[in-house]
Amino acid sequence: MTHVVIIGGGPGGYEAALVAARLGAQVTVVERDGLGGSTVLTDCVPSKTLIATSDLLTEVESSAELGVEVPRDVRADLAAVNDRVLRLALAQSADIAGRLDREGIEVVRGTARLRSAREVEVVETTSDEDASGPSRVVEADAVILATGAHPRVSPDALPDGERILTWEQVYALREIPEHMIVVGSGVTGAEFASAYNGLDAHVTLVSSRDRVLPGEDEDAAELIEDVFRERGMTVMGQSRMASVRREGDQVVVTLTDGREVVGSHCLLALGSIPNTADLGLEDVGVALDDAGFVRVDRVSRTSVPGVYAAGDCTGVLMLASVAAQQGRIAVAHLLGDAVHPLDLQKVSSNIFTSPEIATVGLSQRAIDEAGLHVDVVMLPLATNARAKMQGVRHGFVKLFSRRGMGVVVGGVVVGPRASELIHAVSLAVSASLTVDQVADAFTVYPSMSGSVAEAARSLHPR
Ligand SMILES: Cc1cc2nc3c(=O)[nH]c(=O)nc-3n(C[C@H](O)[C@H](O)[C@H](O)COP(=O)(O)OP(=O)(O)OC[C@H]3O[C@@H](n4cnc5c(N)ncnc54)[C@H](O)[C@@H]3O)c2cc1C
Ligand SMILES: NC(=O)c1ccc[n+]([C@@H]2O[C@H](COP(=O)([O-])OP(=O)(O)OC[C@H]3O[C@@H](n4cnc5c(N)ncnc54)[C@H](O)[C@@H]3O)[C@@H](O)[C@H]2O)c1
Repeated sequence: MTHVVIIGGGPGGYEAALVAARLGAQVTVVERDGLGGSTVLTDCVPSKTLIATSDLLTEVESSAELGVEVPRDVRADLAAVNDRVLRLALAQSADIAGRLDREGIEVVRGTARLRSAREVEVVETTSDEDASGPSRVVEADAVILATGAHPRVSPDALPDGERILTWEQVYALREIPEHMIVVGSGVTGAEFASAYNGLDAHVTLVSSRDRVLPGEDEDAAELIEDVFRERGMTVMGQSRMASVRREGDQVVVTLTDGREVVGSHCLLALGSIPNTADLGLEDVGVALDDAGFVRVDRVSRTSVPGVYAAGDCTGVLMLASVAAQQGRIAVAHLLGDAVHPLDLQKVSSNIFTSPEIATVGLSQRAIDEAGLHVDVVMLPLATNARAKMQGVRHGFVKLFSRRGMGVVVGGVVVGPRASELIHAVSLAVSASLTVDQVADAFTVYPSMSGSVAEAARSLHPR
């Protein structure tokens, strides 16, 4: 029986483990902190749970438009919110542990490193945090590295866990911050800025670029920046943080041009560093790129035969869904099952700001870079009957289709629950449907998804 040893119990690791067990392998997962990984314990699940409360408050705020009067001082109890966040994260982690257990997967709580391509050294975790536990070597026929990444900090902006925070530390807050300065306007920064704005904190978003969400669809990024400002957020473009320091109960963020921003708290959202140091990778010959990410091909192979890698430690589109897919592909490849190499042209993702920004398939930038001939339509949600009834003012549906054939190659939806609306576009991209096929499918009247069909109809090839 093939013994697969997986280092890391996030979606890259646990999804690989489940597939490997179902395919008949003996599986060991070594996890340092807890099953579910950062995804479940500190990143994706906690942030989306916090955002659920923020979204509710944002909706309540607009209730007057729908004829409902609510008291002015509706506020979240952040202690209760964060307790719920942590409770749900732990429950999700326990669910995953249960699934692995039912499949007969061995889980070892400890820190692993490679001794060779076929030997994994594990230092087991003990209840005494200061003492290292027993160490042993586990023999493997194949190893999957799924160690994830951790928040990037700067020596001039060191988190103190109280007022200068990484995204992993914010759930210790017991009261809504008076003035949260979010440094970094990538997806993480934008989501937390939106969340704390919704929770009624004053938020300053420090963005080193011209606009927020520099990697995303330009129209979507412009819209969200306008909404942020409209909701009272201070968005500082072209502003690079040089340092952050504590002054009593305040934090002072100094920008590279000497300006200072003073707030009550600062959240650092400066990107991630792969967890690839201290894994013994250099000794075994696993190639890393300049930023320390493991180099992999589309079937998750590293430069060393028998050693695979999945998820954030590879730096390939850092999403939980992609990590899981890379893990499944690695297992299929190493166990000789049918393999479909990773196809990033069909990935859908969502930015959980308010409104949400969901995308799938090719972006405008990818289309321009590839020089593809594509027709584009952008339909504001403001013209949608259901959106009007629900008081939705901001949002749009954008579709990209190949000129001539009309095949849908990508799309962007901005609006409430865009993460759900995008699925119709995702199906179209995945199955290479034409705009006519999308337009032919009935949508409920009135519904927001009517705008997806409407956008497809307007792209009918003539
Ligand atoms: C704030 C935030 C919000 C996000 N929200 C979303 C979202 O909504 N949707 C989405 O798709 N993606 C989201 N992401 C991205 C997503 O969290 C990552 O892509 C995902 O966590 C990657 O999974 P992974 O399995 O590679 O790593 P992880 O989930 O980080 O798991 C890796 C695990 O490996 C363990 N480990 C590391 N080294 C060792 C070792 N030597 N020995 C043993 N164990 C080890 C770690 O303890 C960790 O548990 C978000 C990211 C952030 C920062
Ligand atoms: N909803 C989701 O699916 C979700 C949520 C969060 C993160 N993620 C994923 O995680 C990955 C990382 O995203 P991220 O936003 O954490 O990192 P990122 O690297 O995309 O963004 C970090 C930003 O911080 C800026 N920055 C760095 N140093 C700075 C400084 N000194 N001053 C001001 N700005 C500075 C960078 O210019 C960059 O724009 C992405 O691939 C993203 O898709 C996904």
